[in-house]
Parts: sequence; C-alpha cells; structure tokens
Amino acid sequence: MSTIESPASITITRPDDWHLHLRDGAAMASVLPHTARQFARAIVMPNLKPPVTTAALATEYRARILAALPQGMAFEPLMTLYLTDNTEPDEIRRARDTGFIHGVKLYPAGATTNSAAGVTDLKKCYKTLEVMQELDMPLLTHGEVTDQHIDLFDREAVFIERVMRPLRRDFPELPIVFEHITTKDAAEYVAEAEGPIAATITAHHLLYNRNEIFRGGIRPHYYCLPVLKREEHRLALVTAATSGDERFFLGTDSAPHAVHTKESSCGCAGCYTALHAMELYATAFEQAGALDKLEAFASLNGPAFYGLPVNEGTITLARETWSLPATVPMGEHDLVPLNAGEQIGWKML
Ligand SMILES: NC(=O)N[C@@H](CC(=O)O)C(=O)O
Ligand SMILES: [Zn+2]
Ligand SMILES: [Zn+2]
Repeated sequence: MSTIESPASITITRPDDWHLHLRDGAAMASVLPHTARQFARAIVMPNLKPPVTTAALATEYRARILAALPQGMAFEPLMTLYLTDNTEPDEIRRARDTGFIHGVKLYPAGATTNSAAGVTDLKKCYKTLEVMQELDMPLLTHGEVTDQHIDLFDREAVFIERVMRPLRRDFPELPIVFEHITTKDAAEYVAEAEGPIAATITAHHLLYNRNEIFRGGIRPHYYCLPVLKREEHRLALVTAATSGDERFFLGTDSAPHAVHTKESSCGCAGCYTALHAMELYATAFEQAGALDKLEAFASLNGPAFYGLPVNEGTITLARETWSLPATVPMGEHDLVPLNAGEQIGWKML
C-alpha cells in the first residue's frame, strides 16, 4: 500500500478481527452483518449464557452463526472454548480435531461480562494447559485479576505479575494472546517476553483515554473492561500497534449490549464498534502518522500468529466523512454504537 501520509484512500489486504463478541440468537443475527462487512474472519468469544465450554457446543454455535449470515456475504467464524475449572484435557483434543476451534479463553471468574463460570484458580487447569501446549492451542486471556482489593485501574498490571509470569514460566511453549491490552505495562511485557505471545488491541483503547468516560457527565457507552486508562497508556498502545511488531494485532472487542443494559444504574461493560471498526483504526493510525503500518496490524500479524493464511482480496478505506447512527437494532432491542451520532473521517467502501 501507499506510504504517502495523507492519501485520499488506502487499500489493504482484507482484515480479520481477532477478538469479537457476536452473542447468539436474534441479537447475533442483527450484529453479524456489521462484522462480516468489515472482516473476513473473526475469533468469536465464547462468553454466552451458558458459555461455550465444549467442542460440541462450539460446533453448534458455529452452525448458528453461519446460518444467520446473509446470503452473498463471506465470513468465517473462528471458534473458541470457554475454559473452566473443570475443562477436561480431552476436550482440548476434541476441539483441535474440529479444525475450526482456534483458541481457549481464560476468563478469571468475575472479571467481566458473563465470566461467572470462569476460572477460579489457574492451577486447577494445569493438566488441560499441558495438552494445550502439546497441541499448540492458544490460550486467550482476559488479563485482569479479580481481587477486589486491587484498584480497578491496576488489575491488568497486577495480572502480569500474579498470573501471566507464573503461567509463562510453567508453560513456556504455550501460545498466549493477551487480549485487549490497555496499559503500557502490558504492551511492554508483550513486546519483550520470550516465546509465543501476542496481544490484541481495540480501536477504542487506541483512540481514547479514561477522560472519555466522564467528558461532560458519565458516558456509559465508553465503559468497557478492561476500562480505558490514562493518556500515557493510550500512547504506549499506539506505539505498540504502529510499531510493525508482529506480536500486536487487531481485535475490536466489539461487545453488543442492549441500550437499557448500558444506560442503567449498574451498566454493562462493552463498546460496540463492529459498525465502523476499520474506520476507527484508520483514524488512530493516521493520527500517529502510521497509516502504512495498518495493513500489518489488521491483516498480516494475526494470521501469522494463528498459523492461518492471509486473506485474499482487499478493502478500501476512503477519506470521506459520514455520521454514525444513534442506534442500531439488536434483536428485539437497540444498541448504541460507540461514537453514536458523531462524524468519522474515513469510510470503508
Ligand atoms: N470488553 C467488555 O467490556 N465486555 C465484553 C467482555 C470482555 O471482553 O471482557 C462483553 O462480552 O461484553
Ligand atoms: Zn475481556
Ligand atoms: Zn471481549
């Protein structure tokens, strides 16, 4: 692609989303076309109710996704399993045998949306992790400790010390994706660690710091987990994403929630960006003067880590201003996308 700083458009290899929430049923049917328009493939998170804990459940979930895909749209869901204290090692073998399950997700119990069935103590999973390491099955981590005594803004940094370092010492060959990193600590850890480790970065964590949650009042659509951090952390994430380091790749963490569950006295965590993800990433990369690094981050580094082919075909993003809708349907409800009603300066054609 072009390396000119302010091109009228950019064309890159068709990208993938390496961290996505699609939900299920009617909600999934409403949001799926947004992602399928933007991305060829996505790593589909397993935090349904009940969670996707077995290869059989993932097989059924995948079939429901493919059945909901509008005619003429090409999209490949890359499935994941939800790790629990009781996941059997043989379940990993069954998952590997499907050929379409590409990772096992660690949700520390209580860390985020639908994580109640998550892992209480990683030591309980060691036999299963051994098989994952043997089969080269990536562990995808929501990297926050759940200790209520730890300040919310410090939970990712503490996770590195309490969970990630011991885990990587015990399983040095296990491929790990540190999902949706939000801190300088995580960006530096991933850049410097030995062995097979990578990280996904969301568009909203590249564009916003924590002020955004409180600008002019409390703004629930900017609340996600891990929560937005200080500006110095945002800058470190931009540096990592635009560095060309192949350990960093795109994961939107687009997380649809019905509007009434976010605009509430105890609102859910999650930002919806599936509608305009590539436009947001282009904005962030342009601000950093690094549009020429967008293709590696969005389309090349993820497949290399997961051992999958790079997509065929391209997408074009044009410098064109358009407005995000105030809401979009989500099953029988509506959701409010991030940047609802705002203008954005790039448009995916
Ligand atoms: N990111 C979020 O704030 N929410 C995600 C869960 C997650 O990725 O932690 C969701 O499922 O809604
Ligand atoms: Zn998460
Ligand atoms: Zn997520």
